[in-house]
Amino acid sequence: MRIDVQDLVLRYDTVTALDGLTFGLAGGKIYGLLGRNGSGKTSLLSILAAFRRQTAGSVRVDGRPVFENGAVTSRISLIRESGEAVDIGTAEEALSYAEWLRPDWDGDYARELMETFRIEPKKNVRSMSRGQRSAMGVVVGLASRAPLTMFDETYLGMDVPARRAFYDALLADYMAHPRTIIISTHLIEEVSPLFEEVLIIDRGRLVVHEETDALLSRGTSVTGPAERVETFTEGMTVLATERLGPTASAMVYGEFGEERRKRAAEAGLELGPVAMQDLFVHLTTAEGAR
Ligand SMILES: Nc1ncnc2c1ncn2[C@@H]1O[C@H](COP(=O)(O)OP(=O)(O)OP(=O)(O)O)[C@@H](O)[C@H]1O
Repeated sequence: MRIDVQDLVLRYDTVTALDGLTFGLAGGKIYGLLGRNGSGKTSLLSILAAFRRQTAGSVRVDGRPVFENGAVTSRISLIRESGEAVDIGTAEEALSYAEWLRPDWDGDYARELMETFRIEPKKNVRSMSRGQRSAMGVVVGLASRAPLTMFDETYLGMDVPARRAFYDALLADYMAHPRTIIISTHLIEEVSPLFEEVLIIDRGRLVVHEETDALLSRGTSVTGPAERVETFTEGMTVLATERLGPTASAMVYGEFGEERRKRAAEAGLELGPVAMQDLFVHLTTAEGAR
């Protein structure tokens, strides 16, 4: 599903959560939505899912407004943290409700996922642990096969094997049934291998909207003898430097063209990638934002 957001503003009384967001997503991809605490991720996803109405601006999914538009919202699924959206009776009952609500529901797949996440069908969702409730949210989110599926920090409380099972299932099901998926997360290093495009918002504004590879290409680590690293990186944007005895490693932000690469090789310096998490920190601190 295609998403077009134009000059989007959301105010809660005195707080401006979204401050003129504009972007377009072609759809049919897995998008990562990143931002610091309170940056507006949940607010944005809530508006996309029509849980909330914006203060100003427009949101269109496949060209149509979403708010109070049942034909569109039945095809949009937002799974919030701890899966509270499925907090209805037993696990089985929650699945029946989802089946009733979701035109693209796959019951066999839902049962398969319940086994993967070791969820007992007769267990009341309210009496589940936080991690089990999150996993329940994942089951409903995936088996809904909604053309626009959004997970808002859905992993809360899920242990490492459960989170891995979630990422594996998501990728496999997305390959088999391509759709538009948006994942909001703070576990950047863990989840970012899934992202094809990344959106970073900060204080309600869009800071980055790029393909993952393009974003990662803006960070380079430069490693070698400390003095040479210092000379080479002079005038560049250095995000951080680590020293280990006589060796230093500097994280540099910015394009690394042929010329720079050649100079680095001549100076005997080693170039490597920078983690998305480090780029994120840079882009969402006061210094980086400038
Ligand atoms: N119901 C509400 N009433 C008033 N202010 C709110 C409400 N919900 C969110 N806010 C405010 O809106 C801003 C954006 O919050 P939002 O939950 O969208 O951020 P977030 O990026 O999802 O944060 P986090 O990563 O901490 O979950 C924050 O300043 C928050 O305090």
